[in-house]
Amino acid sequence: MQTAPILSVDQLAKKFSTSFRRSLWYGVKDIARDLNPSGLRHSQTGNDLRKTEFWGLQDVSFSLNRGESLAIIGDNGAGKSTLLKVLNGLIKPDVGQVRIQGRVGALIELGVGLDPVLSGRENIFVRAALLGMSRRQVAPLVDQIIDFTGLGEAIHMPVQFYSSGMTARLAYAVAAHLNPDLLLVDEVMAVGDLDFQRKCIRHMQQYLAEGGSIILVSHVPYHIQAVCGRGLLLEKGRVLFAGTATETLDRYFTRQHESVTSLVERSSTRLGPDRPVVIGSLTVKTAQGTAAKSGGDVCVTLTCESLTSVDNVGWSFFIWTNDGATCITSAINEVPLTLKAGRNELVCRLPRLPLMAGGYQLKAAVFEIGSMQVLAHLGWEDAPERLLVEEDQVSTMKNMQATVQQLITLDVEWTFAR
Ligand SMILES: Nc1ncnc2c1ncn2[C@@H]1O[C@H](COP(=O)(O)OP(=O)(O)OP(=O)(O)O)[C@@H](O)[C@H]1O
Repeated sequence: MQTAPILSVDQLAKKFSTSFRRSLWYGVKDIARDLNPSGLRHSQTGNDLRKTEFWGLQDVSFSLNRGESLAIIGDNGAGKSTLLKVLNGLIKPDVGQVRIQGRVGALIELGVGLDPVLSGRENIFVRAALLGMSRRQVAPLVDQIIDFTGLGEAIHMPVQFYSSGMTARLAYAVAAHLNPDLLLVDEVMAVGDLDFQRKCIRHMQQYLAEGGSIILVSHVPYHIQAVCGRGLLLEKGRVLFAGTATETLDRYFTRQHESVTSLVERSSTRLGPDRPVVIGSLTVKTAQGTAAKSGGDVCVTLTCESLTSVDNVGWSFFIWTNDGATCITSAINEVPLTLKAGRNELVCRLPRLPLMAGGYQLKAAVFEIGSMQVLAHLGWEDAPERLLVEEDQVSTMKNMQATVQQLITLDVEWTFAR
């Protein structure tokens, strides 16, 4: 039997004005129109833009079933927070409909929904009351919530004296533990320290496994990959792409990468006295040449051209997050190799690729051991290579732990130059 989705969003649109004064005036007119729709004959409908207005969201439709998780991805200003606020009923859409079956827990803007003069503990009861829960219903959950915050004695302090990380801890714990059917989480979670972020990720995974539903806004690929099955890419308020979380992240970063490559031309690949070694390619594939799978046995292969024979050569490669923000892992071969004049192939086998499915950036360097002088590099001043790791159902869950912790140690087997 097909159950109704927990959330369905139909052709949602929200407009904003760049002029504060006009937005107030439009607000008054909109209220008048809503009160008396037939009275204002010449008033515009919600579908039209008035002077200084623009679409913050436009034509957004999707649905979410119980137990599903959706990542909302996009550049700054794409409309992600606006969408969450509309879903949480904090702002009213101009067009379209939102239907939610059940209770919503939301962590949207830091401090929203918390009373600054009340203590953390008192806020738990207030929030529960606002969600329609009685004191008796909330009492058994309070210790659990306080324990999750990790705030200790600070739970008795007024929230106005909390740091942003402490506020995020309280807000998440409250939103997540008052039995929500749908959890909306904006990236305010990112202001918490790494330990807290990991705790939230583990909580979300468990909550999903128990049948909860999540919408997560984040710029952190690991958070998205660890939590979300599906993704929605927003651009200028519109849905540009919808697919699995991995496909959506890849689509997002491919677009960013394209714009970077169009700006930064690959450095000249011509060999010459000032460039005695040039890297041709850097790939991560199986021994059979097929795409890398999460947890699979793969080879990192670097090809390079050398003008002459060069002794005492080492090489290293680096795997970065798809946004180029964090180097996740690297490996360095310091056993001296000899490059022959012409084409060389350097291979490193990784018996178990400890990366979750998704996109990554690859960088490499070839250097002279001893002086550590870099002979050639790839991806530092020019565009990095891209690596797309495919999902492997069996190994994904095992790898998740490693990737949430961000820094990964590689098992490596270096192969000499061919
Ligand atoms: N109350 C408002 N009045 C006017 N414009 C607004 C208002 N709220 C949001 N906007 C505009 O709507 C657009 C979408 O904003 P939103 O905060 O939803 O983006 P976002 O995708 O969450 O961005 P970020 O990644 O920076 O958090 C932006 O152009 C923003 O300036």
